[in-house]
Amino acid sequence: MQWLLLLGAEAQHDTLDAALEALRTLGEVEPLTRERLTDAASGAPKRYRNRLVSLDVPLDREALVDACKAIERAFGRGSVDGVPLDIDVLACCVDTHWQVDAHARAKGEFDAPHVRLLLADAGLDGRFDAAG
Ligand SMILES: Nc1ncnc2c1ncn2[C@@H]1O[C@H](COP(=O)(O)OP(=O)(O)OP(=O)(O)O)[C@@H](O)[C@H]1O
Ligand SMILES: Nc1nc2c(c(=O)[nH]1)N=C(CO)CN2
Repeated sequence: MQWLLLLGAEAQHDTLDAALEALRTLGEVEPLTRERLTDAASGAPKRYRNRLVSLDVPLDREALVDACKAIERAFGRGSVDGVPLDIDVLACCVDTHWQVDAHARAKGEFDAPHVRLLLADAGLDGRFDAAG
């Protein structure tokens, strides 16, 4: 199963390269964008590092989300200040089509400026099925 993941970290945490290596322990990782510095979606005066990757892994959604949460914790999420690493599942690939993840849609991830910027970077704008 192929998944589209958004990696994020508050800008003071330079973790995304190491996070990519951690994801490689789960399956085949392909970076879809370089790392971008983006303004906080909330409008707060802070910046994030963001990057899109695809991950090919024999895990269902629940197991993948659990594995991502475990990696976030290993990078200090919940035990250090701020957001050292956030991994969000944006979509999965079904029959060569990207299908938006229901949780990501409900959170409005696809409307966030940093996500739109990265999707454009990856050439994925408008490449999603409405279902999901
Ligand atoms: N597609 C998904 N991506 C991430 N978490 C998901 C997803 N679907 C379900 N979940 C579950 O929902 C919970 C809350 O997800 P959410 O993305 O809001 O948390 P978060 O990563 O702490 O927030 P944020 O991404 O805003 O920092 C997660 O801990 C996870 O168990
Ligand atoms: N630009 C940007 N803003 C955010 C991000 C993010 O990854 N990038 N993640 C958030 C929740 O973790 C909240 N706001």
